[in-house]
Amino acid sequence: MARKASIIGGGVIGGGWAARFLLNGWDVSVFDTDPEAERKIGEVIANARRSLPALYDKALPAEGRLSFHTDLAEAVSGADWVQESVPERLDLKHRVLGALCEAAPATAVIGSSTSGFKPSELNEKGARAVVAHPFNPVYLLPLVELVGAASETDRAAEILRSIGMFPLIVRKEIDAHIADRLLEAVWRESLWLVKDGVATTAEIDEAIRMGFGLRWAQMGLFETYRIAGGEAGMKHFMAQFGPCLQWPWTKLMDVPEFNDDLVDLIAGQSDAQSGHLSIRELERLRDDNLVGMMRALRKSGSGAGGVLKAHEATFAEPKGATLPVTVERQVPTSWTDYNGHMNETHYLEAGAQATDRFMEIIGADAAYVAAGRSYFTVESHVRFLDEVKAGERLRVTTQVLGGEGKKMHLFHRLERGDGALAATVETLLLHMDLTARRSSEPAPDIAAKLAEFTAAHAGLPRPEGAGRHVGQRA
Ligand SMILES: NC(=O)C1=CN([C@@H]2O[C@H](COP(=O)(O)OP(=O)(O)OC[C@H]3O[C@@H](n4cnc5c(N)ncnc54)[C@H](O)[C@@H]3O)[C@@H](O)[C@H]2O)C=CC1
Ligand SMILES: C[N+](C)(C)CC(=O)CC(=O)[O-]
Repeated sequence: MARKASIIGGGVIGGGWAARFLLNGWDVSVFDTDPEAERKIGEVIANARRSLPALYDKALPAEGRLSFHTDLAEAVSGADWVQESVPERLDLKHRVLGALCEAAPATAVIGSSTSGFKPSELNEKGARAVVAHPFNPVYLLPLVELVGAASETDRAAEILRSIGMFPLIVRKEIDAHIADRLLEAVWRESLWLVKDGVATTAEIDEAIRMGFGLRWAQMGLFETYRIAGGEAGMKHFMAQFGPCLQWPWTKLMDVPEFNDDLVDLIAGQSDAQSGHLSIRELERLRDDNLVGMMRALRKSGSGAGGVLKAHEATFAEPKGATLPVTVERQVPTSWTDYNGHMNETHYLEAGAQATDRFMEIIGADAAYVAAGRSYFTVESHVRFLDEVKAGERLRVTTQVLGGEGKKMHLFHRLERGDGALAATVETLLLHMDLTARRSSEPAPDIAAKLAEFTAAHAGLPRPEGAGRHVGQRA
């Protein structure tokens, strides 16, 4: 049975939590006092559906069920996790947390999305919440700062990992936890720069995104500065830049007066900078960029890329009735082109992923390759039979047409979620010795496993389209 998350307050952050749980197979119930909440959450979930699955090379679990409630007790009934995401006002948090702690099962984790309150403040009227502070968009960014009693945060951390998040346990409670203290420093300094007429909102954004913003996603602050110290590393970096702290470069000791003039100045410049796009369009642009960056990080396993790989490793392997299912995934937007469908290169990429998976199935896995043996593709034939759109499911089955000696002859069928055959990829591989860079016989256990498949598939009908050449009439 699916686990259940209750989202109390379904605005920017609550909507993101709803999407994160739902797309990871949890049932989600929402309680929000805003009559527009269902529509707004629907738009957030639509954005999540087009981006979150694109992070993975395997399909996420089937979505859970989403329900909306006007009664708080009904919403939290049977919940395993209750996440409070109402506006950042302590009196409101006390009232809502008090009510939901009374109504929720004693076994449920109670998380608060608060950006700045400490658990001791949240719980001073008898609630039992932990801080579970996420980052926008919650459905894509893995970080959740967890603050509270170790017995609760350990339990919460395990659940968050299971939905692809990265719990960072904040060991000592402090206003605004770790990340928001850093963000507030940058935010406060930026407000000064605009107020003093040094820079516009657009210029500050360029300063971030053309330079250090790119560095931070993959190495953070300290690792980046260690490299900036040259071969002598951090000690040299500190000796060189330590004295600047005394000059000082910053005005952080002070806060600009937060009045209507400042709000109008910042909001006016922000409208001039980005007002040509709606918030939903900006969200989609942000999400597509985040997906591209996070997929790039998967390759090295750096930062959020490592979290994706670890999460994907927990997904169940798909099974087929007669043929092995070698790929089951959703098509990322980045695989589509100017014609509004999956670009031809990615049909071959899906076929190559199927070959990699089949190699793993017969034992020619990462360890086998690291030990110096592998298969190389020597010929492929792709038939493009139907269009595939972004977000659609793609399922690849693999039939062995031959597997004697050094040769492995595979036939992949690429099927869309609706069962239509979108393509076939027929491919011939040769077993290789990676040291000699020459073809060689596979290890006996690999040969034996391949022979098993070859014998089992020999009894199946030869696939339609196998052995075709380019331009051949049907
Ligand atoms: N917006 C952001 O970038 C981030 C916000 N947070 C935190 O998340 C929490 C929520 O912030 P946002 O989602 O930005 O606010 P929001 O204003 O977008 O959403 C708040 C939602 O709570 C609902 N609400 C108000 N009173 C309620 C009640 N008594 N019961 C149920 N629902 C109620 C509102 O109708 C609204 O839909 C805050 O604690 C904030 O500090 C955390 C991380 C990032
Ligand atoms: C501005 N903010 C304090 C609400 C930001 C956060 O809490 C985290 C985020 O997503 O940047």
